[in-house]
Amino acid sequence: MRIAVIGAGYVGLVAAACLSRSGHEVVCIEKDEGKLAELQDGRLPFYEAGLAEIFTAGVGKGSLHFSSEVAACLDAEVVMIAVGTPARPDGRIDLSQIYGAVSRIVEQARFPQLIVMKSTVPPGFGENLKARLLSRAGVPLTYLANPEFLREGSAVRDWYYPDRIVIGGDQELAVAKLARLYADIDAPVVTMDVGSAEMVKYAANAFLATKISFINEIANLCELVGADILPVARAVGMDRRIGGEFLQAGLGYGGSCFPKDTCGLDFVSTCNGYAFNLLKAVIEVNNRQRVLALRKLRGMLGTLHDKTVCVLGLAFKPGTDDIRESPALDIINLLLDEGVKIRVYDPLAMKNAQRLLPPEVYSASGTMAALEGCHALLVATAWPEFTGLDWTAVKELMRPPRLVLDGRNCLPAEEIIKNGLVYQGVGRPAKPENQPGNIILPKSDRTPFRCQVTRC
Ligand SMILES: NC(=O)c1ccc[n+]([C@@H]2O[C@H](COP(=O)([O-])OP(=O)(O)OC[C@H]3O[C@@H](n4cnc5c(N)ncnc54)[C@H](O)[C@@H]3O)[C@@H](O)[C@H]2O)c1
Ligand SMILES: O=c1ccn([C@@H]2O[C@H](COP(=O)(O)OP(=O)(O)O[C@H]3O[C@H](CO)[C@@H](O)[C@H](O)[C@H]3O)[C@@H](O)[C@H]2O)c(=O)[nH]1
Repeated sequence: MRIAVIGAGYVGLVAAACLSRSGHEVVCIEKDEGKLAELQDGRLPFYEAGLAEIFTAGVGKGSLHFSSEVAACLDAEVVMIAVGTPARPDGRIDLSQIYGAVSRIVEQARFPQLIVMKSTVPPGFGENLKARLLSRAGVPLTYLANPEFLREGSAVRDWYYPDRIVIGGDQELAVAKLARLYADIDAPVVTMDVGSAEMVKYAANAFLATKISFINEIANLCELVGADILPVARAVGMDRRIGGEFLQAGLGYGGSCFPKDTCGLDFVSTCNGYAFNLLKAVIEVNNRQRVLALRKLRGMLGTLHDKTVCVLGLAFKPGTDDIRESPALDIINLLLDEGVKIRVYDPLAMKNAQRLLPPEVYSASGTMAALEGCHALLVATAWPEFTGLDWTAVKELMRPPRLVLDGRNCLPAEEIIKNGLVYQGVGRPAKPENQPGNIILPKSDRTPFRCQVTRC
């Protein structure tokens, strides 16, 4: 099939490359000149495991092309929209990239096409787009919702092994045609109306975010009662009705999806006169989790002013160079406000982070270099290379009190303590000889947080 994909981001580029590997003729349209130049030069604009090989093969055999012109998709049977839908500061979803792309298609369409929405859009949006924009085209354009569930870091794997493929649409033939596009993927295809498909995407992300905030609440309580979140989460997750995934306590969720999609769904609820209280609490708990890390550092270091803190891990999760809504960056900004000197390192995300971090943040060339002279270490991303550090060497490099705040519960606590450092995880029991004690939030930090999605 001839396929066009609009937007060469994490979703669009993975879709384009994988579809070209499945034997389709794919053109990927990207309006960002810098990204396009890289792609046309045979380079990927971001890191994603396994993507480079598929991309290079597609370009090599001539089935994967790149263009800046929406006109390049005119002879495609299927046009997939995979442009960004970031959040505005008030949580509202910014749909301007979609309108930009779809308006051009409507203006230029010459023969009937399937318009497939892979971007995450609010429930109700597709029907609206059909009625107000697609109907203006001179030829029939059939709209299908086809939300994407891949995760960054495992996007290629997730493309080939999804739990399900969701297609929303009211025209059977069109739905069947899109389902055929995924014929080589062994996953159930679930069909429904457009609005329901749009809701599946938000509901799935909101539920996963809820699991994370829930386990973070339990972790915070564990600290207060002296329980350990690791066996607690493991045993709770062994109940098949609950499931063991997304029960890792830590600094809270980040990334380009959960923060914006939870706030987006909350906004949709409010617009419909419904107070989605559970979701509001999920967002609030997530925001508070970052502040808790700051309070722990303050509680353990005495005063933060003039202290040096090493932050290891800047990406919003391991396996990606994406720093959008990264908890690490939020915490760094909170620490800078308190006069802390910061040294950072991330195996993949240094270049992206340097574009956002203020110049006073020291970017180290490696883990050990970042640790030099630091009073405290905060591990904000669970990169495997941080877990196997030589803790004797770390102790030599750091200055007292040599606090290790394990924001992802990914470090060997016993070994760290044995080497004479002070260890504190999230929801881990406080050992009197090693810990300065648990931190109880003062009233001022228990007030509700607003939606803080500002850097999408
Ligand atoms: N990132 C993920 O893991 C993920 C997973 C599932 C769903 N989603 C959803 O998919 C959508 C895309 O996410 P992403 O992370 O790939 O976004 P992204 O910001 O990485 O990429 C979007 C790309 O679209 C390009 N673009 C915008 N308007 C264009 C136009 N008119 N013509 C050509 N190119 C255009 C942008 O320049 C950008 O490169 C969002 O709605 C997101 O919520 C993302
Ligand atoms: O137990 C957990 C699991 C995840 N996280 C954090 O949650 C965030 C998101 O992680 P993950 O879901 O793995 O990454 P994303 O690439 O953002 O993927 C999510 O968002 C995508 C965009 O909508 C969806 O397609 C995916 O299904 C959904 O998992 C990261 O900051 C993680 O550190 C936790 O704190 N604890």
